[in-house]
Amino acid sequence: MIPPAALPAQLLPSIPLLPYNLLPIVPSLSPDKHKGQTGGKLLTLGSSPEYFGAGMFAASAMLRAGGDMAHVLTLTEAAGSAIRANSKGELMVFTPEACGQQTCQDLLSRMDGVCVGPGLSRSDEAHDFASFCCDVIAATPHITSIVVDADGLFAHPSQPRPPLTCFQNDPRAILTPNIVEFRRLTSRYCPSPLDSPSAPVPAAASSLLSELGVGAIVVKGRTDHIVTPTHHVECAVNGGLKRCGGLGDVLAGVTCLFATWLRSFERGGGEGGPQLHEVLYAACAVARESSRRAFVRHGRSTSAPHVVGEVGGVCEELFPPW
Ligand SMILES: NC(=O)C1=CN([C@@H]2O[C@H](COP(=O)(O)OP(=O)(O)OC[C@H]3O[C@@H](n4cnc5c(N)ncnc54)[C@H](O)[C@@H]3O)[C@@H](O)[C@H]2O)[C@@H](O)CC1
Ligand SMILES: Nc1ncnc2c1ncn2[C@@H]1O[C@H](COP(=O)(O)OP(=O)(O)OP(=O)(O)O)[C@@H](O)[C@H]1O
Repeated sequence: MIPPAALPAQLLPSIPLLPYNLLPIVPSLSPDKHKGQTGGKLLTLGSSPEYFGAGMFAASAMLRAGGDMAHVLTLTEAAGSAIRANSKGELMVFTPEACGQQTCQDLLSRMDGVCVGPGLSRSDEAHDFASFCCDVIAATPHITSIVVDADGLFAHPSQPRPPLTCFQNDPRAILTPNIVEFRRLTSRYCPSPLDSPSAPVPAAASSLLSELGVGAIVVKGRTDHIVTPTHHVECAVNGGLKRCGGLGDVLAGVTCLFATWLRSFERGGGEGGPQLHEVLYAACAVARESSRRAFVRHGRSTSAPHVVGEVGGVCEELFPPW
C-alpha cells in the first residue's frame, strides 16, 4: 500500500469522480423484487481457452457494479470449465458444447444487456459462433444495450460478415475499442484522411460513428474519448500506473451494466435522467478509479482481479446502498 502522503498528483483521487447525476437510473433495491429485476440480467459473449480471463473479468465487473445476474457464453468447454473453476460460482457459464445451440439462443433472448468480444479470440470457429449469437442479439428487442469490445471488433479481411456487422445501424450498440482496435476500425470504415493514425481521435470517432450507425464509441487510452451522435466528452480521471491486461474488460462490463440501467429507466417512462454520454463517462470513471485504487494497494503486482475487487467499493461510494 502506498501511504496517502506519498502519492504523486497523478495517483490522487479525482474530485469529483462523477460530475453527472446518475442517481435517477440506479435501480432501487427492494425485498419485493426477484433476481434479475433490479440490477438486470447481463451476459458476456467471449472468452477462449487462451483468454478465458477476459470474459470472466467483464462479467464479474457487471456483478460488482450492481448487476443481479452475470452469464458468460463461450464456445468451448475448455474455456467454460476454466471460468467455472476460477469465478467462485458467481458466474453462470454456458457453452454450446454442453447445452446445445438452442439453449444458448434461448439464454440470449432473456438478457437485458450483452457484452460481445472480451477474450473471444480470432479463430474462425469463435467468429462463426459469435456471428450466430450476434444475429440473435440483433433480433432481440428485449436486449437494450450491446457493448462490442476487443475481438468482437475484429474482422478477418476475408470474412464476409464479422460479428460487428450485425450491429451496424443499431443505436443500442456501444463500441469500446482500445487505440489499436480504433485505428483498425477507422482504416476499414472511415474515409481518408480520418483513417490516418495521426487523425484526431474525436473527429475520427465521429466519422466512424456515422459510418457504422452505432449509438456510441468509447476510445480508451490516456484519456477516454466518449462520442455519441450529439456529444463528445473526455474522461481523464486518474487511473493506476500499471497497464496490466484486463482493464478494458472491466470497463466493458461496467459500461454494459450502466447502459442497461439507462435504457431500463427510459423504457419505464423515466424523465430527467442522464444522457448516454454521461452514463458512459461514469463507466470510464469507475473503471479508472478502480484501477487507481488497486494500484495504490498493490503497486507493480496489480493485476485485473485486484481491479475487479475495487469496483464494488467505488460504486458503493457513488450510489446509495438501497
Ligand atoms: N487475461 C486475459 O484473458 C486477457 C485477455 N485479453 C484478450 O486478449 C486478446 C488480444 O487482445 P490485444 O489487445 O492484445 O490485441 P492485439 O493482439 O491486437 O494487440 C496487438 C498489439 O497491439 C498493441 N496494443 C494492444 N493494446 C494496446 C493498447 N491498449 N494501447 C496501445 N497498444 C496496444 C500491443 O503492441 C499488442 O501487442 C483479446 O481477446 C482480449 O480481450 C485482454 O483483454 C487482456 C486480458
Ligand atoms: N495512460 C492511461 N492512463 C490511465 N488510464 C488508462 C491509460 N490507458 C488506458 N487506460 C485505462 O485502462 C483501461 C483499459 O484501456 P486499454 O487501452 O488498456 O484497453 P484494452 O487494451 O482493451 O484492455 P485489455 O487489456 O482488457 O484488452 C481503460 O479504462 C482506460 O481508461
